[in-house]
Amino acid sequence: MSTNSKRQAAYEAVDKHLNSDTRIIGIGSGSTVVFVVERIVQRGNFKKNDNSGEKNENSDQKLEELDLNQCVFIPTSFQSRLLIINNGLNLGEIDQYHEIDITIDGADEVDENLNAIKGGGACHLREKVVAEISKKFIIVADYTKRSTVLGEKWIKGIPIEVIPFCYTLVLNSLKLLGCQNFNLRMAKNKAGPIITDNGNFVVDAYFGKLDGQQFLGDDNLTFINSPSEVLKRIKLLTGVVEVGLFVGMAEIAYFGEEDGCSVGVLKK
Ligand SMILES: O=C[C@H](O)[C@H](O)[C@H](O)COP(=O)(O)O
Repeated sequence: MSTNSKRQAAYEAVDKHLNSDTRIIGIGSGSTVVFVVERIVQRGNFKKNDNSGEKNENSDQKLEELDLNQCVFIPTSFQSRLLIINNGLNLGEIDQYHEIDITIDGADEVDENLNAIKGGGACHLREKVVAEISKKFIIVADYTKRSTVLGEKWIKGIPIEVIPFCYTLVLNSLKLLGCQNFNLRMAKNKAGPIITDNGNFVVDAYFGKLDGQQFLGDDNLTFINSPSEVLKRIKLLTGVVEVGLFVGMAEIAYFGEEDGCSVGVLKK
């Protein structure tokens, strides 16, 4: 994983999809999205110093200037809210808009059908709300996130946001679904579980590779472990608020390659 790979993917997405007509922009969460905002500011009509020290591959291209005073940026987390504010961009709130022009976000793993696992940073609830009302939902990531089937690379488990007092119920229900490997996500530098921006807990549940094979539950009932089926099963559990499986939502993904210069594209 490299910073340059993330930066290249982010720059490519901004350069390909943001133009002078783009107005309402969703800003995802995580380390890759930092470069999305960096590029937006570079292309904007108010200039901040670019401290990246990196030469951008696209810097010679003639790109339309973005009129940032006319744009509103919708955050998907406290982190992305700060990113928007600290870069002097106009902050909007999710509930002010019923439609967003475009959202660019990171991912923890993306399969060949553009399904994604998200929530490594516990932001997947707001990320999903913003993605769902976006006309275009675009993923940016480095090459390590690209896989054939979900669960091949991200083996920490599918992030599940749960209501705090329901977490033991959810853990038991996951066991009944046949999941053998699940954990309440614990905080670092704080005793106890992590608390999401929405005041909830996160459980990470690994269902193996989501390759469409039969999955046997503890109750001897089987189901097909495709991303959509696993999403439905988990979402139906009492106490679950949102699942970090984004099925059929992204229309294109940019992956910064290992060389730190080239960018792979996956689209529908
Ligand atoms: O909850 C966090 C988000 O889903 C992130 O977009 C995801 O974890 C990817 O983050 P990063 O760009 O740091 O790999």
